Amino acid sequence: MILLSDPRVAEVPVHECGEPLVEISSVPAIALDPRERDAAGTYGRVRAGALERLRSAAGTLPDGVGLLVVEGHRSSTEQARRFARYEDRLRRSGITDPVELRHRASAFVSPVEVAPHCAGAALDLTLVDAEGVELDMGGAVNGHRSGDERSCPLDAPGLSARARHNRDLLARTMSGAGFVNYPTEWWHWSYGDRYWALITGAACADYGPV
Ligand SMILES: C[C@@H](N)C(=O)N[C@H](C)C(=O)O
Repeated sequence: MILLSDPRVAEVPVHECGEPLVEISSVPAIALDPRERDAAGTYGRVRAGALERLRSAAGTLPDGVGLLVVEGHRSSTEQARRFARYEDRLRRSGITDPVELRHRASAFVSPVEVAPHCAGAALDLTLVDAEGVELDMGGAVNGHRSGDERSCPLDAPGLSARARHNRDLLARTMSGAGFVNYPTEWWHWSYGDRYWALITGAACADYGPV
């Protein structure tokens, strides 16, 4: 498994294409959840090309199932704050080696310089039914925050058949539209950033930090 702290991610060149960040709410078929809302509304935006792919992904879901986005773009300041906070949490649990700290932290928060959310390329999202109720995914979005790290990997063992079915549906839907998953987090998908380029074999990333 390649983590975001892997030096190969930072080595991927970025040929910034200049696409704007656009409002996810401009696509009525995609729901936006306010739990990560920030004052500037950054969380509700993503690159135009990524939103187009998300729109097409939503169109392939079975009737009565939709996408619920929890977070899109994130500022570099906020990313750095979250990374430092998570490293602190790990430090308090007894990890002191800086290399180990960075490696372990990057399982759940990206180092700022390669962060897919800061490039407007990443979406934290889940599936909902026709009433907007979240489907059983076998664990919450950002479940690591409440200490449930076991259920976070896309391929976490021990899920119920229903949760496995729902994760597989999300994975087929997002992969089919060109996104790649961060394997430690079933809810995190990105398109066009450095991690995406490394995993897909693209020569460069289209989106750098914005
Ligand atoms: C913490 C989670 N919501 C998240 O965004 N994780 C990835 C790895 C990130 O920080 O880019």
